[in-house]
Amino acid sequence: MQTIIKSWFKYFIFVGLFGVCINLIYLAIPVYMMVVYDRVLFSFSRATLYALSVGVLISLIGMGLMDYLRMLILGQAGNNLVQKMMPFVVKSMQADAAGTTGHGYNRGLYDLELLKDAVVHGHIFYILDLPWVLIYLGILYIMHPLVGVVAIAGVFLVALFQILLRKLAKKRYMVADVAFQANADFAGTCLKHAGIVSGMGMLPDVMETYRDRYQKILAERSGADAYQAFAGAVLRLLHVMSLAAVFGVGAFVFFRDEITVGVIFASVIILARLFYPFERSLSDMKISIEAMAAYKRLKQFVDTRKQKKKLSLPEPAGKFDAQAVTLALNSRTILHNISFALEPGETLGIFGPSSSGKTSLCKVLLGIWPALAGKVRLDGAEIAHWPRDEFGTYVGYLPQEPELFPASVAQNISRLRKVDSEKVVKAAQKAGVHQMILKLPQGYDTKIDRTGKNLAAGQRQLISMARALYDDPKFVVLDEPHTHLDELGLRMLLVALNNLKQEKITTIVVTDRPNLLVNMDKLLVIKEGQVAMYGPGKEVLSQLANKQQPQQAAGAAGV
Ligand SMILES: Nc1ncnc2c1ncn2[C@@H]1O[C@H](COP(=O)(O)OP(=O)(O)OP(=O)(O)O)[C@@H](O)[C@H]1O
Repeated sequence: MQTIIKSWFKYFIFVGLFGVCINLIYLAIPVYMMVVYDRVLFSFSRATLYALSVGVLISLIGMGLMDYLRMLILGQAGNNLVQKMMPFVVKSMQADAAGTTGHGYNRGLYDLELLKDAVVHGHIFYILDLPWVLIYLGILYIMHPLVGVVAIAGVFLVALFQILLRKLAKKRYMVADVAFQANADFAGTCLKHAGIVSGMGMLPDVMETYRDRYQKILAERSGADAYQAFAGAVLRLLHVMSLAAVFGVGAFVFFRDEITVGVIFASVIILARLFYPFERSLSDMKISIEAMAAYKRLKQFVDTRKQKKKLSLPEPAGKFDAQAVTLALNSRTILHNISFALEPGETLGIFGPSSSGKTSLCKVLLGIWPALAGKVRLDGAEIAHWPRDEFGTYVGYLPQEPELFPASVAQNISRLRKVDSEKVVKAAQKAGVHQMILKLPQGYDTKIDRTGKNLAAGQRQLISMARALYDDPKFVVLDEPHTHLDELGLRMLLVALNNLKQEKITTIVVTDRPNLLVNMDKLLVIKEGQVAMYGPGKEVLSQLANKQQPQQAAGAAGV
């Protein structure tokens, strides 16, 4: 993150230089005041007055132009920031969501937008104007020490109040922000489960929860707004008081013949500019606090290190093995020493009681979750050594909950890559779902809506199956592919599994369906994260049958 900010420093320098020019040009106004009120008025030279006025007008137009250019540069800086950061943000959010210990950081893109807006609209660039406060104070002091002291006192009090109140407001804005995010997540979950909410009449309670939480957010925000309003009132009061004091002190030293009228007017003009960064910082208080918090979150969660490109490996044949795989989640060991080996084209059926670790094992086998110990290899190469994207193209995965993306059926099957019709149809045929897709309202062009609910769960599962088989993967993992299927769906699944076998694609299927398990080359039974049985399919099934017979006999005898 810091490296990106550093590479972005050139914009900072340009904006700073424009700031210097703008502030220097601004000094033309006090100079104009001094010359007009101390000289021109007494010389009665209209020509000089016109010339000076035109000169100062041109300078001010130049200043406006520079301000405009400064905003254009800021716009470019913001776009550049987004372009550079976006891939890292998306990658980190995905990694966080897929990982075992996700932080639930789902607002990366929103944070990036916040930061960009703060840059583009110059919200944080008043900081660059702050050094000018010291320069202006110095100029005022040179004009007359007493005027300088009045200005220093005014600025000191304004700065003190602002720092203090900003600190208090920040605390409350941050509490409100965290609560707002939690509430937005809650609302999102309620929308996702809208059927449960309306089906069981939970809406009033959902509303109540939402309203309660929102009241607390509003209380925090109102508190922060009150601090901001108070800081604003103090600023305006001190600003006016400083102006009046400069006029008063100016008149006092004028009597002592130590200052001219022109210098008094010039001092007042400079004093007005002196308060500008404080006014900006106050009006931008909320957005700058939020942008700073967004920056901190991005720094914490987004990994901007360039990954060393891994060496490409030859296309695998599909030999797959797991050796003493152990997995821990939240310091709890979920899988213990799981081992098996598959030759290219072999099929493995995994089954076991609920929560025994089958889905977790699938995730480790696919490299989604890293194993605590042990090795998982595809064609002899550890999966961690494969370039991730390349590995993905050789792999097919049907997760337990088959989620589709809001895109067409064809785009979903082609894994959101550019649609290759031939490959899409081939994958659908392999999965045995081509005919089912043709019967959809727009066939392969049918759009999946945001929730994916315009298709039945079984249809989603079958389309996910076609996605897993897209582009001839060498190794396929199917996690409970039968869950949402009816009799017809199950027949399609059997066709798909048969096709995989014919094409010698190494396949792992998590299932408890005997008609699916019976054709597997090997079977692995997991209990409490450990291998309970493993071996050729027929052997494991007959061992199981032998074990169950005495139990059934005992059961029948009422033992
Ligand atoms: N992200 C996670 N963080 C912490 N623990 C988890 C996580 N995912 C799963 N677990 C735990 O790991 C254990 C195994 O879960 P897993 O989903 O792998 O079992 P399973 O055999 O696939 O279950 P089922 O057949 O019900 O789908 C469970 O105790 C579960 O609570």
